[in-house]
Amino acid sequence: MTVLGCIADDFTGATDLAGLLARSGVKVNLRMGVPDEAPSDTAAFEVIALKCRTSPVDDAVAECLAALDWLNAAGAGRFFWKYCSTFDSTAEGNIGPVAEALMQAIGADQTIYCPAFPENGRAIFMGNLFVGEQPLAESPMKDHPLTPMRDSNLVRLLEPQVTRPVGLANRLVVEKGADALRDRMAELRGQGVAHVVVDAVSNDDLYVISEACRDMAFLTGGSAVAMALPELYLRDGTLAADAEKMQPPTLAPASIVLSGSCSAMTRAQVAEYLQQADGFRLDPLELAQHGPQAALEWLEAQPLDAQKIIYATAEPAQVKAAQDTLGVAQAGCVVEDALAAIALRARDLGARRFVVAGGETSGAVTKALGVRQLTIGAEIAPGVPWCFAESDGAQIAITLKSGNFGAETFFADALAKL
Ligand SMILES: Nc1ncnc2c1ncn2[C@@H]1O[C@H](COP(=O)(O)OP(=O)(O)O)[C@@H](O)[C@H]1O
Ligand SMILES: O=C(O)[C@@H](O)C(=O)COP(=O)(O)O
Repeated sequence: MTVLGCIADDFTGATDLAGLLARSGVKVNLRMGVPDEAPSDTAAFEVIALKCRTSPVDDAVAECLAALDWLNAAGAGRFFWKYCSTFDSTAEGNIGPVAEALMQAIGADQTIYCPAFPENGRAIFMGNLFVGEQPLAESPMKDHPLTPMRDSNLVRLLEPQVTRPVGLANRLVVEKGADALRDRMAELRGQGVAHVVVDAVSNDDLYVISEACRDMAFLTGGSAVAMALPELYLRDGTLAADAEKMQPPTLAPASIVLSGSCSAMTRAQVAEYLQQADGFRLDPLELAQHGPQAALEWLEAQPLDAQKIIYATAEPAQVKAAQDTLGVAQAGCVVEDALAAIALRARDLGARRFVVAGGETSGAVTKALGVRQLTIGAEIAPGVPWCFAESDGAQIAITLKSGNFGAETFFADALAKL
């Protein structure tokens, strides 16, 4: 029976959440997109990965409601809406509108918003989100190609996205423990506040939040606020631990790194990996005119076992130049389509180990590979597990790295860990 049904707004976010839930040893199923079939062979934790972070609001809402229907059919009693630990969204959404639509469908009159992820340097204090020591709007997220974050205050960011009042449960409350937080939530509910941003700067804070909110029908946040839920459910007998440990499949060694993320961390990781691997840089303007042919030819000329990376990763000024010419959506699209086609060709050439950087990029690559379900394996860096899947009859390993996660040596670290 499914205890918690989760919906993630992008694919890296979904593996991040599934990986943190799986740390507890419970079984987590990760489905890519809403399954066509009725639920079967379900786990206590079911995660549905969507690619709706930057979709038009109505499309995102419709997709998330379809995911909710599937999770309801799986018997889920509680639900979790996973978005980015840097609250990636636009003034229109999609964090708020999806949350409100899910609340209405579930019959929840209040929920929390907690994207904090202390292990990756995301902390919330007095409603303001920090990335390391920088406020969100001063961090590299201000230059994100699709969702530039220009305000650090989560209450202010959320308000235009929702119709009902937004409030704050601050760190001074969280520090006092679960009862104090429950009291604050009740006080805010009395004032008609449906959306409560909750401060957290450490895993201890997140534990308090999980304890206070564990019985709420609907929670929202980054992966880390859900991390303690399995332990809490195991402790009170809501679910039993899974004895079976997943055995990773034996895979051919050929690998490829594909990067469409332009985050500061990915830029450093690409530069680092280029010191040991051969690389091909994708240029969106070139792709818009001639398609991915040149990259495919380059790939075909590489020895199968060579370390290689194909990347569109670029500095903010280069990204802006491409967007000024092609438009933001089209620049993103040509790169995603190219990396999807390259992934497919790499698989057909024999690659079985895929390292993919970027959330939107991961959605495009995974869809192209026809991957419908992922099994969670070892964690490479906090929030980035290896996953195993079937792609057109072949067993593959794939890791979907969030733009900002992992150490500078992430790509080599990942391949060394298999
Ligand atoms: N050089 C570039 N110019 C413009 N857009 C780019 C470039 N490289 C990648 N992109 C696009 O930027 C977006 C990056 O988003 P994503 O893959 O989610 O990375 P992240 O995880 O860092 O947010 C994708 O749509 C990608 O296609
Ligand atoms: O919560 C997070 O930061 C990640 O799980 C995530 O969603 C990252 O998204 P991308 O940076 O777009 O990969």
